[in-house]
Formats: sequence, C-alpha cells, structure tokens
Amino acid sequence: MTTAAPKKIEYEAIIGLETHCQLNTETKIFSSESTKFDPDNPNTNISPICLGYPGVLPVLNEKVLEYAVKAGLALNCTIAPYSKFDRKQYFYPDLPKNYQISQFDLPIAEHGWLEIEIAEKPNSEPIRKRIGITRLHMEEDAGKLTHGGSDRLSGSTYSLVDFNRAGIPLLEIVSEPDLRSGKEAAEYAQELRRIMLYLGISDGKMQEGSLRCDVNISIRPVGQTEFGTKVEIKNMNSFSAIQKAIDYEIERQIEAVENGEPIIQETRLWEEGSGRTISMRSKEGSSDYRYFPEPDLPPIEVSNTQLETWKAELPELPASKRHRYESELGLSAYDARVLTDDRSVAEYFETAVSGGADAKQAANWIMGDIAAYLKNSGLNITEIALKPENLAELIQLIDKGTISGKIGKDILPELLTKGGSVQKLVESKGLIQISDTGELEKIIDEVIAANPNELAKFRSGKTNLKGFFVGQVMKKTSGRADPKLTNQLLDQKLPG
Ligand SMILES: Nc1ncnc2c1ncn2[C@@H]1O[C@H](COP(=O)(O)OP(=O)(O)OP(=O)(O)O)[C@@H](O)[C@H]1O
Ligand SMILES: [Mg+2]
Ligand SMILES: [Mg+2]
Repeated sequence: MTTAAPKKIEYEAIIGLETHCQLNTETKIFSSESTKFDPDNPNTNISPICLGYPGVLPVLNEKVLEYAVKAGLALNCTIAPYSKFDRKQYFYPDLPKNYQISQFDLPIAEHGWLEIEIAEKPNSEPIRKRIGITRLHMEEDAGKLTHGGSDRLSGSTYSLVDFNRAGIPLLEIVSEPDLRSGKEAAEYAQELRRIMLYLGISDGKMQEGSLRCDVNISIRPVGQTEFGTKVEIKNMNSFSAIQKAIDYEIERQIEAVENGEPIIQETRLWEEGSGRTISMRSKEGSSDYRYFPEPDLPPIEVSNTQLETWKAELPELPASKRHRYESELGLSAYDARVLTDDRSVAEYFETAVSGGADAKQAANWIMGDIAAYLKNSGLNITEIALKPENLAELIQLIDKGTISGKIGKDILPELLTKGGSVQKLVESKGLIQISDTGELEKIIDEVIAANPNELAKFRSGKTNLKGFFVGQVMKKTSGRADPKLTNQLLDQKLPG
C-alpha cells in the first residue's frame, strides 16, 4: 500500500470594504459650523449641537442628502424614497452625545455596484469585474482624540479631544464580499475615490482622512461555499497600505489555519513600519450598538423631482468614459484608464478631440510631454496656458505637414507657458516646414557640394553616411526640412 503525500489545500481570500467618505459641504451635517480642516486650531468650529448639549436639535443639511443621492446613483444603487436616521450608541470620549447619528435598517441607497479594472501589466488586456455595493448611508463623524499626554507634576496621563471634526458629514459605503485580493481591493478603493471626485462631493484626500477604509478579510478552501471568520483592519488611509495589509493578512490567516489555530473575529491594526497587522480588540457584535430611530429628526423623503434633478446633474463617470474611449475613439484600455483617472484631464482630452485632434495623438501628447510638465510644475491641467483647442491646432499642423513633429516638440514648452495660437507662433518664428521640392532640392545640392569627402565615401560604399547628410540638411534649415522629402531627394542625389 502506498501513502500519497497530503494534498496541499488551496485557499481563496474573501474581502469586503467599508469606506467612510467625508463630504465637502460648507457646513456640518446637522448644524451650521464650518467643515474647514483646521487641526492647528482645535475646537474652533463647534456648537452646542455637535457637542451634544441637552435640548439642542439637529437639522439635516440638504446638501448632504443631495450628495448621498448622487453618490448612490453613481454607484448604481436603488435610492430609498423613504429612509430615516438612527442612533448608534457607544461610549467613547470623541462622541459627547454617546451616540452617533447614523442610518441602520433603512439606508438612503442599497444594492448597487461599481466596476473595477485589473491589468496584470500596464499594457495587458484588463479584467473587468463588478463589485457589489451593499449599502450607502449618511452619518456624522466623531471628534479626534490625541493620546499620550502626561502631566509633569502629577505624572498622570491624559488625552486631548478636538471636536472640529464632530458632525462633519460622512457617507459610509459598504461593499459586498466580492473582492479576492489586495490588488482588487486597492483598485476598488481607487475607483470609489475617482467617482467621488468626479461627482465633486469630496476632496478624496486620504492623508487628511477624507477617505478611510475598513477592510474585512477571511479565507476559505477553494470550492467551499461558506465564508470563514472575518478579521477587520481599521482606518486604512492609503491604497498601497490597503493592498499590503490585505496580502499580509491573507498569508497570516492561511498559516494559522495550516497550523491548526483558529481565526478569531477581531479588529486588527496595520503597522506600516513592520509591515504586519496586530490585534487591537475583539469585535463587538452589532447588537451592542442598541440602534433605535433618531427621534429628533424627521424621516427622509426623496421626491421624484429631487431624484430627477440630481440624476440630470450627474457627470459622465469614469467607467463610462473608459468604455467610450476604447469603443468610439479606438484607444487602448491603458490609455483610456490613464486619461480618465482625473476628470479635468479627461475633459481636456475630450475638448482637444472635439477641436479636431486625432484621439491617439492627443492621448500621446497629454500622457507624455504634458503629463511630464504637470508633474514638474505641480500645476493642474486646467491651469496651463496651452488650451486644449490649441493642442488640437498643434496636432493638426503636424498632421498637415505645416510643421514637423520635431518642431512641434520644440515649441511645446513655450506653448505650455505662454499659450496662444500655434499657427501664429510658427509663422512669427519662421518654423513652417519646407516641403516644396524645388526649394529643398536647392538646399540639398548646397549641402552635397559643401561635403565632397563624405560624398566620395558614400559613393565608395559607406551608405550609412546618408544620416550625416540628413543631419546637415536639418541643421541648415533649423529642422524645418520635411524629413520624408529630404530622404527621398537624398536617395536620388547621393548615388550620383
Ligand atoms: N466572511 C467575510 N469575509 C470577508 N468579508 C466579509 C465577510 N462577511 C462580511 N464581509 C464584509 O465585511 C463588511 C462589513 O460587514 P458587516 O456590515 O456585515 O459587519 P460589521 O463589520 O460587523 O459591521 P460594522 O462595522 O458596521 O459594525 C462588508 O463589506 C462585507 O462585505
Ligand atoms: Mg465593520
Ligand atoms: Mg459607520
């Protein structure tokens, strides 16, 4: 009898994200203080409402509802015509009311999806995948605690609390457990951020905490239908951290299971320095929150008029642009992805194309020289002097052969900083390409006559000296000679 070695079990990861997205309204969700990010002046944008004084009444900021509905629509959700706020109780010093006003069983939006695009390498054909959105709801943010203070005389320790953030409007967006890797999760978070930025409802600044993700991860043997026990990693604030933390956590869980150790349902923290997750606390069940309907706020009703108005105000979203750039403009998936990453870049590109620019060439200029200039100057594409209409003009002048591609590149720096008509610039600088056969022939004859030694060598077999002659013609014309015609004429004249 032979004993086969135990077959190695293959595991797959199941991942779902809860994302908190800070809305960029002027004022807080239930009161009129400013939402300005001002960590240097703690407790300046506060009022009895966000401090939870007894007897004060919250009033919903209409903008928050508008933004929540727009986000819900952009995420292909069903918008609830009737929803409500609930109190989520927990005791923590950053929440003076001892409850957070949130939404529980009737969120404003449910059952949506967003599309992620995963490419193995930049130029490989991407895999597209729909990630389900379970729900989207509105809630207030809590204050911010700073721990670790200690009094020198008494030796006692203390924490400081800043309530400027208390009452800032948040959207909490919960995904279905449809993600399977750190890379997919990071792409999901990026697409979510992109959508919020396209909608103009959040600044999306992860370093400032405007977008924070809680990541839920479990593993199971491939083929098993039930989910394993999930572990939550809280408050991830960069895409690379999301990816690294998940990849680490998947390995950690597989190793634990292989060693016969149980996976504990808990909250863990990502330690950037050590590249590990560490246990923070065991997870409280949702019943601990003792949710009940918020008695101080009326139910939320979204009328058909509101819904239609807000729907009509939605911009074209990144996924739709990506598909359209590929199917209608013939761009690669990679180009489409890069151009649509930032809405203002996509709009610049589209204006150039409607101004008559070839789509692929406009893409090349924007993703090449213009992107490099934006990176070096720190400018946004809307701030540069070269308007998209003039980029279209530049591309067309090169297409028609009025100027060479080389001259186009040479004048770009001036166009980027000074702008204006490209036609006028090339005329005033005398940069129009020489494509008249007679005129070019004369110049070539002069160049040949001035270099008898090279000509002799060429004729005795060193034909690669043709490049030398092309160079001389370009030098003599300051790059204005039509390269194709120059080559043709040299091919006729050099052999004698
Ligand atoms: N077994 C699982 N493995 C991985 N992710 C899961 C699993 N079960 C649920 N999730 C994901 O976890 C996220 C949160 O799930 P859910 O709201 O059910 O619980 P919760 O984290 O306890 O809630 P809360 O954080 O509001 O207290 C969702 O994104 C969901 O897709
Ligand atoms: Mg959670
Ligand atoms: Mg929440």
